[in-house]
Amino acid sequence: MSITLRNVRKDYDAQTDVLEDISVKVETGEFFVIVGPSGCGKSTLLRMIAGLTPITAGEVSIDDKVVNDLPPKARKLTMVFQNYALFPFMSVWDNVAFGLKARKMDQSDIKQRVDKALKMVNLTELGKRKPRELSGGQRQRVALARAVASDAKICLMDEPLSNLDAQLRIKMRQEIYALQRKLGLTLIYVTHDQVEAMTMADHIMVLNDKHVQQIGTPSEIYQNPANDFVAKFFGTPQINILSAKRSKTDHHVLNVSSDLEIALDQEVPAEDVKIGIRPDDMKAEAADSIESNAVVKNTEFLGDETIVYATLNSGENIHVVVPGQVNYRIYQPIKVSADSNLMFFDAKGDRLNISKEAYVHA
Ligand SMILES: Nc1ncnc2c1ncn2[C@@H]1O[C@H](COP(=O)(O)OP(=O)(O)OP(=O)(O)O)[C@@H](O)[C@H]1O
Repeated sequence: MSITLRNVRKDYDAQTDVLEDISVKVETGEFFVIVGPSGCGKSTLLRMIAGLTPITAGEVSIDDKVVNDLPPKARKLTMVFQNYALFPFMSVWDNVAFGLKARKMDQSDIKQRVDKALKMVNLTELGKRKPRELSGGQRQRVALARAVASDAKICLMDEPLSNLDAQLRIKMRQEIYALQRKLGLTLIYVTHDQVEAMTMADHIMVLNDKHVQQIGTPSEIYQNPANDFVAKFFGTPQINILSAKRSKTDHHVLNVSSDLEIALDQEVPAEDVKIGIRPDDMKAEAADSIESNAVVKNTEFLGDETIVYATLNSGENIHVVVPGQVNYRIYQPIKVSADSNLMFFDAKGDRLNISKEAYVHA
């Protein structure tokens, strides 16, 4: 089942819009991830799709049928929340069966579905336990089993892994992904974790400042960010964004600082430009003070690579990922350079249409 939002808006009170003009189509069987910083309206959007929060304007459709006025139950979807929402005094089995009993489903049908769902999440042995007798990951799987048992074709998940430790998150991520594929669910998954978004999504929607910033596949979002916000949101360590000015004498040249100059074979379309360079697309090498254009501030050795934090002579901070281990001293002069994958943004942060082939050197 597909989900379509058309110009959806939400305000909780007359003065403040939380979301404006949200339009997107989530296709049947798609793993669709919504990401954005805290408070940008991710949960609000999910709750509007579920019917738990009314929309202020616009249209929500499921399989091309407008559902604005349908109550949550009639939308035939399931939700998995961050806090699992299990009933503490019920067994695992009864927790999974609860929604089906509420729908007055036939006893034997309920048994079959609950047993199958528990098997799918590897919890068959623990059906009699109470939620407090389970680990965090097991509780999370009960919540998942509930979604599986319901047989709904749409599942909405709101930060379902945020309470788990790093190792368990990775394992559960794989389990959710496998379940989604196996059941052909249309899954909308809210997270503020860029790694979760990158590893699981067919498509990602980036939300910020009330608006959709970009919708695309993980590689589109990473390689072709629509603006500097999206560029900064994905990638660790974060992309470098440097301010540059178009040369007054030659409109094909951008000056990042007196030492870093980029020549383009097309005219720079704006006077003030921001340049995005991912830290692993840069090079850093030791240099004497005449050749150098930066000094080292700090280094972090991560095992297979080192992050070099430096300050350009122009005063801007920059970080560069270099392979292996380097032993730079603090204040050591270095020469940093970049010759591939530069991204250009205007002063507002919107991507400028300058092709990757256009620049000659940096
Ligand atoms: N019931 C409500 N009444 C008034 N304002 C609300 C209500 N629920 C949420 N908000 C506000 O709407 C904005 C969006 O909240 P929402 O919970 O959707 O954000 P989020 O992106 O899910 O955040 P987080 O990642 O921190 O969970 C916030 O500024 C929040 O304070």
